[in-house]
Amino acid sequence: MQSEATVAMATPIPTDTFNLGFIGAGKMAESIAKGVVMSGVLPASRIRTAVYDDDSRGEVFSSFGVKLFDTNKEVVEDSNVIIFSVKPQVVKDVVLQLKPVLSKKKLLVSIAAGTNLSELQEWAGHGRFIRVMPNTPAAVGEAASVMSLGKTATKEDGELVATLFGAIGKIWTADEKLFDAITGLSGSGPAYIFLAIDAMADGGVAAGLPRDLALGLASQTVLGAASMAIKTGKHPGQLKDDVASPGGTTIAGIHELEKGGFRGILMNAIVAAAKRGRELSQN
Ligand SMILES: NC(=O)C1=CN([C@@H]2O[C@H](COP(=O)(O)OP(=O)(O)OC[C@H]3O[C@@H](n4cnc5c(N)ncnc54)[C@H](O)[C@@H]3O)[C@@H](O)[C@H]2O)C=CC1
Ligand SMILES: O=C(O)[C@@H]1CCC=N1
Repeated sequence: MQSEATVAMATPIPTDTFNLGFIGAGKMAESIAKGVVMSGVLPASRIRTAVYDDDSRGEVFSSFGVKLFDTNKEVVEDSNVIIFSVKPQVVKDVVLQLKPVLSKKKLLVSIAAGTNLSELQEWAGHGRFIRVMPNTPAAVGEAASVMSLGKTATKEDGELVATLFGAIGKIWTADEKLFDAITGLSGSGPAYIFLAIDAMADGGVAAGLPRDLALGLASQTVLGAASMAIKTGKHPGQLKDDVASPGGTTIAGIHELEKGGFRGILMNAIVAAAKRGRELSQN
């Protein structure tokens, strides 16, 4: 069966004529901005944002060279691509307030969960909009992002966004109807894995390991397992079988996980997060 998502193509960015603006200087904007700068695809001097209600956010961005403006309007006016990175509950007001300066010359991007392209396009007054669902591992160049193009976003616009988000991890294109499920899986997913790392480290401590060693082993084990799943292309069930010796330690651990409903719990978490995304889009 053909996948509904495809890995997107990237294109070089003309850095001397290009500025990237963030509306909403929060955690996700910080992860993307840091990842973009670290990748070398765009220098920090080409990134702009404005601080809304918390000066410490400005310090975070200026500490790595991002240019700070006093208002969102100035950010838009000085940027070619604008990423709306405010919470879903405020994105409508923010886009509507900026509508007079959101000309079709600006490529608009939204990363807000549960906010549909049809609404974003209506609020902005044009369809040169791209919806992206990234995740916080962007900050270390390991994001999983998905994009969907708005009505009048061009192939070149898609390639530009693929370059930006491809520089901070992997990016796929997918039909917008998949976005709530994507949000539940990869958007929210890092939090589930951080819980797992924390819990695995606790288990190590409970079994007698010092905390630092337990946390290091738990984190590296998750990284190594993810890397194996990607690089070998083997089914995770096969990789699991390769770890579990007959009558050994692993199968004893897996037995406990299965008794606790580990897989069902993870599936439920993703379905619940996807449902919440759908609810947000209906508000
Ligand atoms: N945190 C995550 O892992 C991910 C978040 N997202 C999406 O990214 C968006 C931002 O999320 P976070 O960065 O986690 O939230 P956040 O709360 O850290 O950032 C939002 C920022 O927007 C600022 N803000 C509020 N009203 C504003 C206004 N009128 N003008 C300018 N700035 C304003 C706030 O002061 C805050 O700094 C949300 O829509 C979320 O759905 C998407 C993928 C992953
Ligand atoms: O929790 C949230 O609503 C956002 C969207 C995906 C990750 N964080």
